[in-house]
Amino acid sequence: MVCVYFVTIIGCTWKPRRMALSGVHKDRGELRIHESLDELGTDLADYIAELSETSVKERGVFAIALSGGSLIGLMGKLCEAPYNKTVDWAKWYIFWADERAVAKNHADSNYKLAKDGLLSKVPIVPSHVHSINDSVSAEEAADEYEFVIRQLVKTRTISVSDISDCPKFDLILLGMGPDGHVASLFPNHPVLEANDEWVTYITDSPKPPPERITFTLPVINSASNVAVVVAGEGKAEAVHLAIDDVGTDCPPLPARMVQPTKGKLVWFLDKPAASKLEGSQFSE
Ligand SMILES: O=C(O)[C@H](O)[C@@H](O)[C@H](O)[C@H](O)COP(=O)(O)O
Repeated sequence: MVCVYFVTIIGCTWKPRRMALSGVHKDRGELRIHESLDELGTDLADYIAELSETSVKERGVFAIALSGGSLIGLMGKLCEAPYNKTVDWAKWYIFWADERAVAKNHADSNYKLAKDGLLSKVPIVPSHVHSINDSVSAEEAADEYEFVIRQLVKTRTISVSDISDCPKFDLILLGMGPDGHVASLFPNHPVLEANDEWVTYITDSPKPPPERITFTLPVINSASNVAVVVAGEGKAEAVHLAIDDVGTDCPPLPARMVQPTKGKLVWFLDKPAASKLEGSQFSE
């Protein structure tokens, strides 16, 4: 069946990109809306592979931060041909934008999710995988994690922002919850105002488990590239509130506060997640 799309998003210019709709939304980055999760996964794998290649060419390494949730499954194509052979995995340094303060072998661990779904399937150098210390409190784990990142900034394994003293990750990958949270930055939570630390912690996450560590907004917004990967109708309202011009009556969702200062923001959406974007109508 031939699918026909009619899309008019105020402030956006749309151009076809493979089977996807792609456009740039004023101030809110590039939108890539995919017809299926399979296409989204292919585009995401292409995007990550391209950024890895550029970064390895320019800096000799690729410093990438992951999140938890459905993101890891959506990155699955990286474990398959051609990416499993063409990506320079030995140059990857892996971090987590957020992690749950649980044991590494716990079902809730973002490290375990990424290890099982991605890291164990490609030739990553084990010493390049920087997971949190799971044998201390969330507060101590956040401090230690920031210390590790500071050492790697000193050696420029992670680049540094020229406008803040923050680390400049080559890529930070985020999911988004139906409440608009990204990493472990939840709506109306004081953690949104954390400006002094690079990594902080919470003990009252509304999404279990309660204890987590998270990159702060200044770190996310200092990255060279940030991708927010969102699928499913249950996220459509949050996508609308995070991207469309919705006024300033309510405090912005955490996802709306993702605004890389000099870096590039890309939204990877499926059609159901994009269904409430203003002015967009899809018909088949
Ligand atoms: O540790 C976490 O809980 C995640 O990092 C979190 O930020 C996740 O990315 C979103 O909740 C979206 O998760 P889903 O894609 O599974 O809905």
